[in-house]
Amino acid sequence: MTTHTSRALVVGAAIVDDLHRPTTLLAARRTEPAGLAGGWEFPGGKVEPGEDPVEALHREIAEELGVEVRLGRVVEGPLEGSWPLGERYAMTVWLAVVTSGEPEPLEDHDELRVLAADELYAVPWLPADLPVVDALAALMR
Ligand SMILES: Nc1nc2c([nH]c(=O)n2[C@H]2C[C@H](O)[C@@H](COP(=O)(O)OP(=O)(O)OP(=O)(O)O)O2)c(=O)[nH]1
Repeated sequence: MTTHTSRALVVGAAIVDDLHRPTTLLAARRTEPAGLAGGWEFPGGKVEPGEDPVEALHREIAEELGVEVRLGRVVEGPLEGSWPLGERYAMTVWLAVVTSGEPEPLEDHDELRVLAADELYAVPWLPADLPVVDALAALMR
């Protein structure tokens, strides 16, 4: 059996307009690697050894988008709150709002889109992200 602890942890931000009543979601288009390029995802990345997951997320968001965020609640997935990404990774996703700066695709992405609730599926999400988008869609209803 594959367990949560056998997977490397990835952290992601569901950047919304309002932590309590979200009506929009930021999606980012990956540039690498070739197999994932062009797919849309949650900004974020791998937690480094010894790094706190929340600190890792703030670091990744600053590097990738050049902004500071405030985190809200975790978008609960099926693996101890996280979401499976294939066999090797599990991703914990937090709701987040931007508190400083304007998101730009500085690193790892070449385009950002702010999707309204009725456009959540307008971009080709990485396949593993679709269940997370479903959970966010339910939150926005
Ligand atoms: N960041 C992120 N990664 C995702 C998502 N969905 C998904 O399948 N992945 C996959 C892609 C990668 O295989 C893995 C996360 O790696 P990453 O490439 O974002 O991590 P990183 O920025 O720390 O990368 P690196 O330093 O190792 O290059 O999870 C998502 O929504 N956000």
